[in-house]
Amino acid sequence: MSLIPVEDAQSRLVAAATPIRRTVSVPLREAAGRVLAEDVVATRTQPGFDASAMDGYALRAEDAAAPFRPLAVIGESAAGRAFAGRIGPGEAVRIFTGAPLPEGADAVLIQEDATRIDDGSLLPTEAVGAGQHVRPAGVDFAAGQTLLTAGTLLTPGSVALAASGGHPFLTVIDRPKVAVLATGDELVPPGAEVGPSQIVASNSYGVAALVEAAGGTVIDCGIAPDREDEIAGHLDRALAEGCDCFVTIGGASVGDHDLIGKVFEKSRVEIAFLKVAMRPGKPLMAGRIGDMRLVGLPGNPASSMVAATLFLGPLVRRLAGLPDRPLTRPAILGADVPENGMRADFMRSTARLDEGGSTVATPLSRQDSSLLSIYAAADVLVMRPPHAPAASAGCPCLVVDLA
Ligand SMILES: Nc1nc2c(c(=O)[nH]1)N[C@H]1C(S)=C(S)[C@@H](COP(=O)(O)OP(=O)(O)OC[C@H]3O[C@@H](n4cnc5c(N)ncnc54)[C@H](O)[C@@H]3O)O[C@H]1N2
Ligand code: MOO
Repeated sequence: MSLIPVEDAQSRLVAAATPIRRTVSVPLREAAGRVLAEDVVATRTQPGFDASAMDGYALRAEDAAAPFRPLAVIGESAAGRAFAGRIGPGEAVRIFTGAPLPEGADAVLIQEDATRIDDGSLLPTEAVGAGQHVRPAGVDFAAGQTLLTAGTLLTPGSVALAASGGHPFLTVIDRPKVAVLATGDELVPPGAEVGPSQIVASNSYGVAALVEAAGGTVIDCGIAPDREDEIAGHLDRALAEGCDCFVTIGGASVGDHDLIGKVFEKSRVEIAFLKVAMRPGKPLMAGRIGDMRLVGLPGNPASSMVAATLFLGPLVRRLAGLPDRPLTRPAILGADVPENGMRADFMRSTARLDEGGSTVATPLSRQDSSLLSIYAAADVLVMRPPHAPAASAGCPCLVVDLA
């Protein structure tokens, strides 16, 4: 299978993915940012009573019309403590915001529009219309009404609405389970003693953080040596444990010890693609076994992170039921760039805002895919399409956000 364009690879892996079917009930405090799996129907009416919208006096609107006459103040209605009686002609009840409107009243006169007389009675100084400053029962929503539909991304506002509708828990789409396996005889965990010709396995930490930011749960499979049986064993376990995605790092290229392609082949993975026309990240593989997606990321640190940003993050968002995000946004080049070759180039770049609010993206001077210090210093990737001509500072470009 040959090198395929980034867009084709994305449609084979990401656009084809649908949300996982597992659901989970979470307390409201953990619900923001999750995706609803079921409609939320109000168990109560809000407000459950006609309520005052202002501090003032509940009365019959016809009693606060010119010529103004004093009214007897017969009690008080506060939020949480309703006035028990009924208002008759010539009467008013002191009322506060959120308090139930007493029976017989049809309006609230704000306190700024009335004066209290020495004997305790009330003299309106402005007229009020029927219904004014009253929030009728059910004006927000009524019991039985669908407040939120399945598939909704729960924002802080929608969590508050669910709470108001009487729901302490919400059923949401479960987090996709993503197994992450680093491969390579040379790898040791961070903090361990690093022997001659060994290096620290760093990529899995970056990839795991990216998966979690995209709404997934990471199952850290650690480090496997360059042995087909070991890698296949991890793959089989991921399948048996019902993982939604199995991600390998390294061993994706063509060297004698690059075994991921062989393991995929022997495990009868339905291959989506094996190489993508991009730099960095060309040796990127993807496929599926049943419902489990497989992503073979390249081993070079910047390559694995760029490939994960462009493919794994969007895939996990899809599996989690989260809305797609546009991958690129417009920016302005902060430096000249040369003409590009046949692979889309994703240049590690810093970004700043100019006076007009546009993003100015400046490629870092070193772009080697082994350089984590450069990757970590980058804010965005400047995306250069295949065969793009040379472009000068100030020209429009597209960038991919890294945060
Ligand atoms: N003859 C060819 N050689 C290579 C090609 C090619 O097309 N023909 N492609 C190159 C490109 S591009 C890349 S990218 C790399 C990717 O190769 P692999 O995915 O097989 O990665 P490895 O060989 O296993 O490792 C590459 C490099 O990255 C280090 N590494 C691996 N895993 C980790 C990790 N978890 N954390 C940190 N660093 C890691 C590894 O030690 C190597 O230095 O292949 C080129 N070769
Ligand atoms: O594509 Mo590799 O990722 O160029 O180093």
